[in-house]
Amino acid sequence: MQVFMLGFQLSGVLNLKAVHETNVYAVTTGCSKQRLPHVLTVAGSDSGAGAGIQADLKACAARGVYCSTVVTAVTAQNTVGVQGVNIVPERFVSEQLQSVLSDMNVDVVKTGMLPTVGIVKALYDRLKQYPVQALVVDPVMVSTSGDVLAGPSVLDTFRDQLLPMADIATPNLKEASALLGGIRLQTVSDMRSAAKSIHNNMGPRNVLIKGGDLPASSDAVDIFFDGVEFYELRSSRIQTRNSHGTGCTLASCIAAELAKGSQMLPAVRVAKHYVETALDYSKDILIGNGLQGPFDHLCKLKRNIRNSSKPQRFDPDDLLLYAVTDSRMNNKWGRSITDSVRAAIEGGATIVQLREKDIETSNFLEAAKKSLEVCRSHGVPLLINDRIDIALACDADGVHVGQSDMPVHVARSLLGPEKIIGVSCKTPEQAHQAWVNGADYIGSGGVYSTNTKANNITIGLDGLKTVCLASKLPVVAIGGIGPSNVRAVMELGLENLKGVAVVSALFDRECIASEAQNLHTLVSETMKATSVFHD
Ligand SMILES: Nc1ncnc2c1ncn2[C@@H]1O[C@H](COP(=O)(O)OP(=O)(O)OP(=O)(O)O)[C@@H](O)[C@H]1O
Ligand SMILES: Cc1ncc(CO)c(N)n1
Ligand SMILES: [Mg+2]
Repeated sequence: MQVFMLGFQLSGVLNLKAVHETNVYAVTTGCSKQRLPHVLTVAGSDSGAGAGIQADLKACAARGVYCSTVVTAVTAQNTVGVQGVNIVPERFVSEQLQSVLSDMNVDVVKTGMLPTVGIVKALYDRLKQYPVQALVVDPVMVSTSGDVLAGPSVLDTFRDQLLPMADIATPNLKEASALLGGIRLQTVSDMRSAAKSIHNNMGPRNVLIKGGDLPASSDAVDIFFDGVEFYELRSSRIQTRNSHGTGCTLASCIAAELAKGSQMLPAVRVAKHYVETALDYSKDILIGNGLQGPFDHLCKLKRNIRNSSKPQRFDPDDLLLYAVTDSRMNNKWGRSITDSVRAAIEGGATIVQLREKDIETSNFLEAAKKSLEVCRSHGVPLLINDRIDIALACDADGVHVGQSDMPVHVARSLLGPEKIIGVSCKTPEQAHQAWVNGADYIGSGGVYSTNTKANNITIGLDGLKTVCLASKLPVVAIGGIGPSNVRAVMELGLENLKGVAVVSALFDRECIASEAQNLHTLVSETMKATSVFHD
């Protein structure tokens, strides 16, 4: 489309602005260049990075859209409030706008904090000079902490110049009230009237009144009005203090969807759903001491949060009672993988490995995702046996590999430095190699003979002791271990022997949870007794 229009411009007007020159290059060289959808945000910087320019950048990145930034003000801000505001001179806002709009093929402009009349006018002039596909106006005036970000003096210019150009305006309750001369907005019905008045009197093509601050509302209700129909957009209200920057994020996400080619109502719906999801992901994160925390736009943090008392990186003490699943046993007892994992954890398993040899990949991935939810909610790490692809796909905490599986150093380069990698070792040489290659722990056995693994060589307690003494890594003992022999294993009293891994003793039993509870007690009591003995 762009290239076609360019052809028209070349032959017709020959009045090329710099904005088209990149395309001239693409056409004349025959290169096929790919463009990312592009949102330009014209907004203030929030030093706490929950709202403003920083929220816009993160929201666009999360939505797969390029975001350029024209800074209108720099605020000193945190989770308590706004401590200071330094306004960028309007000439310099205009210069930034010129730089970006003249060169960078902006699809959609989104505005946030526009603190002075001069800045609003500068923006208006540049948008006349460089029209874009869509303009999203978030009329930021007051932060949720109650601090003024743009005074009443800008209201007239907003109404007269910016809003008539806007494809959508997204005021929150206070801002809608200010635009309408201070009327009270307390109900959904008030929000409808406000949306209509703003639409009819100020000219934006669409209006979204955000109800994040609607008193006594169990849902988060927004009203969308396109000039004909009203739409009541509802989502669940997430119980969280981490909602600083929801407005900026919502508007940026709308802009991002429009830049990708979406119609307005679907763009708004997607944006609202995105905000709800991000709030839900971030409801328990703790950043700052104030009343309003930021949230995680990339929805990553929660997935990495384990039990807050444990470090995120591998903790060798997690090896204490290591549950390894087995589908044949689950089938025999008519249990799903997830139910078995839950029962093991409820009984006291401290780390879980999914070891599924006869399962289709798609089913394995589904089971892994579900098990991961259970593990995360209990702060227990989940590892995947052998299948690096499954571990990556579900973002498990790591993998356990055998001597003939993926080499440890390759697994490490695929999984990155944070994930846990364990490796099975029968000899001191293998233990040494595991350490050299960047493993986090080793599993050593079979200590006793076992039916779980065909043709497995048994190394006995002596073999285990030899490996432990040679290993620089923590060790978990495996192979035929259960309540009758677990004491003997832990009584070896070796410093780096951190626990036992069990399969049949948990999953080939009627009540997984009570077996786990019993084993947990036996291992920890034996460890305590032997360490007292050593002291
Ligand atoms: N606790 C919540 N749970 C779910 N959605 C919420 C919650 N709080 C706000 N929202 C939604 O977030 C969007 C932004 O609304 P809000 O009224 O908070 O804007 P705002 O006051 O401009 O935001 P801010 O000033 O914090 O950037 C709306 O879609 C609103 O419904
Ligand atoms: C810079 C800036 N823009 C917008 C808001 C509104 O949340 C804020 N708090 N700070
Ligand atoms: Mg709010």
